[in-house]
Amino acid sequence: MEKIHNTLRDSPVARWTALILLALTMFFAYMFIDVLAPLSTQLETSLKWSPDTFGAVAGSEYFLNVFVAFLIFAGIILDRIGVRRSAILSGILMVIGASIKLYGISDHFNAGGFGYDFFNSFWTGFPASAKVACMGFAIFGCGVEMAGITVSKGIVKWFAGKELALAMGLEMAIARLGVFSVFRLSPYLAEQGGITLSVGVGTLLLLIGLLSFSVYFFFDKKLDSQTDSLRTASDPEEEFKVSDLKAIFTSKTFMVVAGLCVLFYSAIFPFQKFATGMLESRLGMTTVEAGNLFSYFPIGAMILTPFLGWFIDHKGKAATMLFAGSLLVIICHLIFAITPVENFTFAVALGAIILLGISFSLVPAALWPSVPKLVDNKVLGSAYSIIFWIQNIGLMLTPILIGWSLKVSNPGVAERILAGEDIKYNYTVPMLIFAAFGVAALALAFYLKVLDKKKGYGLESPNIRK
Ligand SMILES: NCCCC[C@H](NC(=O)[C@@H](N)CCCCN)C(=O)O
Repeated sequence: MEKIHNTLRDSPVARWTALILLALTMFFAYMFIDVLAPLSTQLETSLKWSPDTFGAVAGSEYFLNVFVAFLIFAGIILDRIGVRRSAILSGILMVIGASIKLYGISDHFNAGGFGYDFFNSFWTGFPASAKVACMGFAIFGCGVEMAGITVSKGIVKWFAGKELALAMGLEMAIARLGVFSVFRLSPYLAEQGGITLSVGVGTLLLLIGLLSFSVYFFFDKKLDSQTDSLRTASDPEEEFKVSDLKAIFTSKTFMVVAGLCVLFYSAIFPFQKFATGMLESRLGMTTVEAGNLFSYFPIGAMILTPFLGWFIDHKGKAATMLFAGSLLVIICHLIFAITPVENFTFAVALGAIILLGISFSLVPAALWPSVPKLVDNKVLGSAYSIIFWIQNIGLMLTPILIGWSLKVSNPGVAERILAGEDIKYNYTVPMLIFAAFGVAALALAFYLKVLDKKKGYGLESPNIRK
């Protein structure tokens, strides 16, 4: 009887293969997100992208997701059409967006190719190449975030009641490896064949990612047909209705998790953009030295996240980990903000970066596998999409807030740097703002623990029940 009831998800080989297929695409997707990040200097000289232009292109990733609320639609689409179709759709969006971005920065376009005259005819302070790159990156952003929620729902589909947190931790570790790899590969490729080669290779890898999602399609289809045949007439699959979303928006616990997510991630991803500058300023390092020091951060998170995932699967304690992770992010940012100059040594900075790496493992490892404990499976895609949407708003606005605070807390410094003076920004105020995000996240993590105890969501319980 046991055997008859087995489905593909009961086979470790099949479910881990499904995970690798999903994670491989996210590996390439995270590479593409940061493919231009290490090339700001080349972009300034070859395409005349000022730091403002560079920042605008980087931020355009979130534009359609936030303002057109594409992410919310993506969640509804995912819950309606299912994981495999949503995966293909998101993969296609990523490839289309990346190809447009590639065209925008290509020599062909910038030498007056198709559309150049049009894009060069308005808002001339912003290069035509950057306008097209923004358009492409915004479409890619829709694809990558839709892929993110699809992969999360896919992992729950294959691993619920099994190694769920370990699988999510591994998927995130593989994605972080993508970020690390592109920071090494992209400058090398740009040196060999220019920026177009870097972005071209990134686009090609996304095509391989789409292929990987296509292979996953057949695994998912097989699993669904097995699950359907096991389902009895008295136990039909629940249909998703848009009105079901009301239950998500009115769930206090869900909103606490979404708030914790936006606050925590706003203290991490935007900080990554300012960390090199802050370390240069505080330790008097060169950009390369500061970049090398900070590169320990994603590596640490990459190694630790799967282990913490394994711990949650077997021992639980996810809510406690969210609390501990939020506490560490405060300590780390306060070290950067208020350690006196004479005490802020290389070792202190390295220690703080390691703490941040631990924090960036604790929270993601605990947060994403906890969502299925709070909402019904039929609205899981929408639940992830609402969290991502709220998070994207924070990720878009925080760099603007931090950039502004850096400017107003350092009056006249930008002008003096432009005039050739060798002076540095003081990062105290921006770092205190990052720490404040951590304090608010900690308060929500504490409240979540209280709610979990009161309502019994099982956030502290292991995922695998013996
Ligand atoms: N299966 C886990 C999915 C979430 C991983 C999480 N990613 C995000 O939250 C994205 N919405 C934002 C990525 C922004 C990249 N610049 C993560 O921890 O990476």
